[in-house]
Amino acid sequence: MQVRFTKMHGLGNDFMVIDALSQRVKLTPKIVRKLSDRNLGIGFDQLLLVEPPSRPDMDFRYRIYNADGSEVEHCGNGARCFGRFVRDRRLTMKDEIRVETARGQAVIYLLKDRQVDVDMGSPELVPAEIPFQAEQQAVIYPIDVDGQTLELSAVSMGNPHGVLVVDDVDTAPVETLGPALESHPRFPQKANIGFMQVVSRNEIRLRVYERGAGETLACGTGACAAVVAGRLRGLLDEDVLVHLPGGELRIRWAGEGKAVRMIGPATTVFEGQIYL
Ligand SMILES: N[C@H](CCC[C@H](N)C(=O)O)C(=O)O
Repeated sequence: MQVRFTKMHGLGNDFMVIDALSQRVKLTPKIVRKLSDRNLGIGFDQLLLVEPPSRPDMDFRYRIYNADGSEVEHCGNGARCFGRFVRDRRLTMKDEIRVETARGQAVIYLLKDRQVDVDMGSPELVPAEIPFQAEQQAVIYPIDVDGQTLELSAVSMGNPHGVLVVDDVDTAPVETLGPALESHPRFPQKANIGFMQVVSRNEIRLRVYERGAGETLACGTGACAAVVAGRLRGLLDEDVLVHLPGGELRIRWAGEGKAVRMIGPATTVFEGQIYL
């Protein structure tokens, strides 16, 4: 099966984007893993599949697969690239695009300066809904890992996140604590792990060890989860500039029950085709 695709990235978090409206695509975890291989395949953090919506109030549905072949619920950088992809290829002429994901929806606004603004929905904090194992909901959960007890926040943006506050992201033990917490038994569906350094009440530095992909240059849902955790801890104000290794995102969250907004770039790198 020959498949046309577009390679894109959001601050270096890179994607293979496939239009499954005009071509039939049959993906298995094994095929996704082969395609994500940076030596033997195309290479990406996630694969995004553009499909017709299953609901009349939505413009599209998009499915997200991690490099390890797992299908996931949401992707923030992917949503921006998705919006740019469907607009630039004239699959829609709208600048406000409603897209259905595995766990909800997002509204994507294409801005005049080529930035993309996404309504990421409101965060989920109830442990059972994240999911995260805890006796009761809290802002900070003590968690034992690698022989130490850490203070973790747990947030879902449709996908599960754990967030730690660190003094310096450059020296944070992402390579060791990232995988240990990603697969911690208290996260029954695993989790994305954010390491957040608070620079001021309106600025953080962040590194994210992503579920199913490892550390990425940027993580959109991770930036949202970090700002939510920082606000709940009383460390951040509503409007936060998030510095990730791949660049900056602007995240705004007015508080519990409100949606998180994310603004950032979406870049097309090349078009290609491949035989699956
Ligand atoms: N690894 C994530 C999915 C991709 C999220 C990330 N690339 C973003 O921009 O939000 C997960 O397993 O939930």
